[in-house]
Amino acid sequence: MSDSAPARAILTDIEGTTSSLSFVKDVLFPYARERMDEFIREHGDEPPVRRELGAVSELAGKPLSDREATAQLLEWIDEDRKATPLKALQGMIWEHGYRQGDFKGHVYEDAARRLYEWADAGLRLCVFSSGSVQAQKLLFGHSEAGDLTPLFSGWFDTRIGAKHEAEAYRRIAGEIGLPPNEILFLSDIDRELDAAAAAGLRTTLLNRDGQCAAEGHPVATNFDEVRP
Ligand SMILES: CSCCC(=O)C(=O)COP(=O)(O)O
Ligand SMILES: [Mg+2]
Repeated sequence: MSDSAPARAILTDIEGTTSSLSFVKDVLFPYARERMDEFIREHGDEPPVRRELGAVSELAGKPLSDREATAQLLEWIDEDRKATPLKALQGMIWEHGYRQGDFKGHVYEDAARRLYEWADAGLRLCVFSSGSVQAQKLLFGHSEAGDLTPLFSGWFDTRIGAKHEAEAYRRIAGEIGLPPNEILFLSDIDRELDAAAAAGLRTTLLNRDGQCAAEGHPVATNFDEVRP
């Protein structure tokens, strides 16, 4: 299949691609940061939370008390570390926010409209974000454009691998069940696009604010300019 042959699936990043950087950095991240300590004190004994706290200790390379784990998590938030247990815990905290109506998931108008059109045209739509699968479903399920979750048939987070490693994209192609060159990956980050291309996926850089640079990838400023 040449680069100009149509893709059969689209794999999309969230932050900076379907959704604004500012929604993630100025709304979601501070919301979880402010509530992390209280959340761990109130829910630290529940098995799903306990499991993630154990994973924090593992990543830190030593056993941590809940207090130390909280401090570690806050440090990772400040560094924007894509640590899998941090992402899982953030998702659990955001669930309260979405359910209480504290915020709705931001999705660009062009992204929501094109996702509907691509799904209608028979394209398979999947998400690959550093945010946990729970967080992905919450964002698209409580979006400003309504519940977009029925449009998607695959959800992938860092449990399948880091977004800057080609192996993650090979595994995703295997899970989707299509040859890599029939999958188009959309992202605003050049390292992610390079890794996807190394695994044989087609790529397009979303350069929404004109600030991104990624040599060797087609560029679109919004989803209307994406050519599946
Ligand atoms: C699923 S919404 C929260 C996104 C997030 O936590 C994050 O770190 C952004 O990751 P992305 O891979 O979507 O750029
Ligand atoms: Mg991104």
